[in-house]
Amino acid sequence: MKKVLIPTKLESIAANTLKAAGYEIIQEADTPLEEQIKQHPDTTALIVRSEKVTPEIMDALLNLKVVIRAGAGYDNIDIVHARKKNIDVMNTPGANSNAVAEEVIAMILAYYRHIVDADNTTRQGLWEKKRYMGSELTKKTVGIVGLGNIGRLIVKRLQGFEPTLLGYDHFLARQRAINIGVTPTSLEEIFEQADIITLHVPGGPSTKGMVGADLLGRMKNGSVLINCSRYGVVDEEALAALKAEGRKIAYLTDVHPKDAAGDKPSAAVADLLLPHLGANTIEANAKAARRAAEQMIAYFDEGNTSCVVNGESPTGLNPAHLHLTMMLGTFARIAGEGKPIRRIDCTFYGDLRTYRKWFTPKILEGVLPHAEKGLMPEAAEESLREHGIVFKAREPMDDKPYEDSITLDLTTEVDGEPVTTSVRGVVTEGIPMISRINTFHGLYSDMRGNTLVLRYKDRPGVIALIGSTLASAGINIDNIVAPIDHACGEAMALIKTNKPVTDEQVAEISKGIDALSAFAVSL
Ligand SMILES: NC(=O)C1=CN([C@@H]2O[C@H](COP(=O)(O)OP(=O)(O)OC[C@H]3O[C@@H](n4cnc5c(N)ncnc54)[C@H](O)[C@@H]3O)[C@@H](O)[C@H]2O)C=CC1
Ligand SMILES: O=C(O)C(=O)COP(=O)(O)O
Repeated sequence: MKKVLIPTKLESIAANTLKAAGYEIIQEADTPLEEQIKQHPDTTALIVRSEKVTPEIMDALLNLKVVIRAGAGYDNIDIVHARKKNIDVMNTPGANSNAVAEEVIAMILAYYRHIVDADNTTRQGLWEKKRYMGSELTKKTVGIVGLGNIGRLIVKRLQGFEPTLLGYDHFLARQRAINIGVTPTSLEEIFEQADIITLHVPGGPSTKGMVGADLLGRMKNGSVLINCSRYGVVDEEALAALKAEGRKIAYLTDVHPKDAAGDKPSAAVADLLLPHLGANTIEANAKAARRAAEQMIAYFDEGNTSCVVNGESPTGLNPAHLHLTMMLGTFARIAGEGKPIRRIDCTFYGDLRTYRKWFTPKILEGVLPHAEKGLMPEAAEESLREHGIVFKAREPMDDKPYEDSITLDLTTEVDGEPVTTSVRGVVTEGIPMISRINTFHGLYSDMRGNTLVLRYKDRPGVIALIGSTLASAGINIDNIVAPIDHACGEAMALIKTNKPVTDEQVAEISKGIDALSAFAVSL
């Protein structure tokens, strides 16, 4: 019998559903998880809310197969360690979104109408009507940062207030944002224009300090910032400094470094401070509990992993496209001659746009071969940032007939000037192909194996020269494509060879044909 530990306050439907399905359930909300695992080292599965699931806990539970976060954010679970131990981690997406969306509206109205203070002073026998002049939410400009389950519901729930809605989500295509009902807007513009800004991005390294001095400094006097996402997304020290200068920014927050009684670091800077109440409704608790139980049964009975958040890639994404991305990154890095990389812009066309975040670890692997491998998307993004690389997943243009293809533009710095190498690739019959390098289209060359790449002024006899130099080095040519860019009169040859071409051989061939650029890649 599989033993499930539920060390949290979760509606009994989870325990009851699992018991009825033949699971052994231990539910105990008042004892720390660290203590409970000592009594139940044979635990197969955990269902948690915000309780921390550390590497030590996972290491102690030798039978642990799955951890389900009954909720949205899973930054309390070390998902990388879980993957190393082959433990799947799931959340219950959307189960508590409505509770948070309603909390946000409650916070805005409570702040605008001074509900908390007015209740307190009226109880004390005071009559502070003049002091509590309020504001109205109706027709305000609201900026929503993070348009996932919660952000989208906020759009719906706000409708009756006739707002102007601005939205930002760096993984969402422009058209999708418009369909959701917001005007896609840059973060900077949101912070400059909105009366109310509400944050709904995940926590963790990729969003730490995301709302810092620069964005905060752009906020209008009298505007409101709401943080129901995670502690750390807002740089509260920067906010405190602005407030100390007399800037009128209201800060309403629900999130803290630790979910426990005691001093709160945000107390001095916050105008409304709640004890992580976002998901705390009877309805959300029941929904998350039921989902957690159903997902666990589907996981063990049917192998359903659709809600796993620490898998190598989501179901539906062809691993060949991940491999292609790594190859494009490698190719562009070598074409960029190993110069310091400053930025990478990618476009994922066709169905690939849905999975765009999952390509980030592969881009990292291609452009920085010595960086840590096997990172989750958010951590890979953070790693690129730490290496001083600006990474952007661009908006695909729907009118381009590129089907499921990937464009990667890698910008290096050469003598202080930006130089961009642009490559595009596709997967055909399972084979990763490079289809374009800069202005040379129609390449369709298999990226696997050894490729010699040469750019030169187009003229007769060049391929023969290359062939004879390779032959004298004992290297056989397996395949050649050599399209011409008629606009500049240059040709680019991609020559597949049976052996890697050494740097010396590349230099010799380059000199022999007076190449404009030359490099060799082995993948
Ligand atoms: N206060 C509370 O009680 C609760 C807080 N939360 C927090 O809210 C977060 C969001 O929850 P959901 O909407 O359910 O998650 P979700 O995963 O559906 O949506 C998150 C959205 O943020 C976007 N995003 C990620 N990084 C971004 C970045 N750097 N810039 C812009 N957009 C970015 C994603 O593309 C995604 O669309 C959770 O991760 C959790 O931390 C969630 C539930 C309750
Ligand atoms: O679902 C989330 O991300 C939350 O923050 C809710 O946390 P909780 O389940 O109330 O501890």
